[in-house]
Order: sequence, then structure tokens, then C-alpha cells
Amino acid sequence: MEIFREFTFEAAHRLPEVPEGHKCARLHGHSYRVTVHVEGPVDPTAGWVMDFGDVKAAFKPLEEQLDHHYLNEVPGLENPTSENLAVWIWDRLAPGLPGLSSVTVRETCTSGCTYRGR
Ligand SMILES: Nc1nc2c(c(=O)[nH]1)N=C([C@H](O)[C@H](O)COP(=O)(O)OP(=O)(O)OP(=O)(O)O)CN2
Ligand SMILES: [Zn+2]
Repeated sequence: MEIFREFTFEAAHRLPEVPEGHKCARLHGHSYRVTVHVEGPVDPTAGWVMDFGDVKAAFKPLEEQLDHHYLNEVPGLENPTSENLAVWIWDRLAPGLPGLSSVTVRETCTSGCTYRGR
């Protein structure tokens, strides 16, 4: 069984490696939406894979580093594409979140990416 928990945060960024003239080289912001999936067996007593609250607690320190921040200034996010942000979140969640199976980052309603640890 796979469960998920969604998070939102607001942040500014610019993409330093885009070709000259690309609109994303300019400072702009997004209402980011992150979905964290955790896979595992359903505990027969609890009736759940993991408490959604535990997923929330695992994400909390990351949210504090991201929400209302300029992502380019966050260590490890100097080029804050969706892809790099998904890997950044995975690398920090995985050690404390057994069963982590994917991290999806949406920058807009129509754009985003999913990382599954590879
Ligand atoms: N593969 C990626 N492509 C782009 C990324 C990214 O992280 N990975 N990021 C951007 C920009 O951050 C941009 O703000 C978001 O992209 P886009 O989908 O173009 O968003 P718009 O709202 O501007 O879309 P329109 O439909 O063109 O208005 C760019 N690419
Ligand atoms: Zn952007």
C-alpha cells in the first residue's frame, strides 16, 4: 500500500543556468506543492502504513528551510529547478522516513516532476 501527504510552500527563485533571454532567469516566485509518497505494509493493528502526522513531522524541518525563502540561497539549491528540488527533498527525507517511495514537486498547476530515488 502507498500513502501520500501533500505540502505547500511559497518561495522565490531564479534559474541561473537557462539560456540567455529565458524568462526563468528573472526573479519570480511559485506556490510550490510537494507530494511525498510512502510505501509499506498496512499494520494490522493500527490499520495504516504510517501516521500521516509522522510524514508531516519529517517534512517540517525542510518546510522551514523552504517556505518564504529565496531558494537560490538555500545550501544545495543554487540551481533550484523542480528536478533539483525533488532530489534535495528526497535526500533529506529518506534517512528518517522508511518506505519513502517518491517525491513530486509542482511549481505550477501544470508543471512539475517526480523523483523515485533514481
Ligand atoms: N524541466 C524544467 N523546466 C523548467 C523548470 C524546471 O524546474 N524544470 N522551471 C521553469 C521555471 O521555474 C518556470 O517558472 C515554470 O515553468 P513553466 O511551466 O514554463 O511555467 P509558466 O507558468 O510560465 O507556464 P506558461 O504556461 O508558459 O505560462 C521553466 N522550465
Ligand atoms: Zn520558476
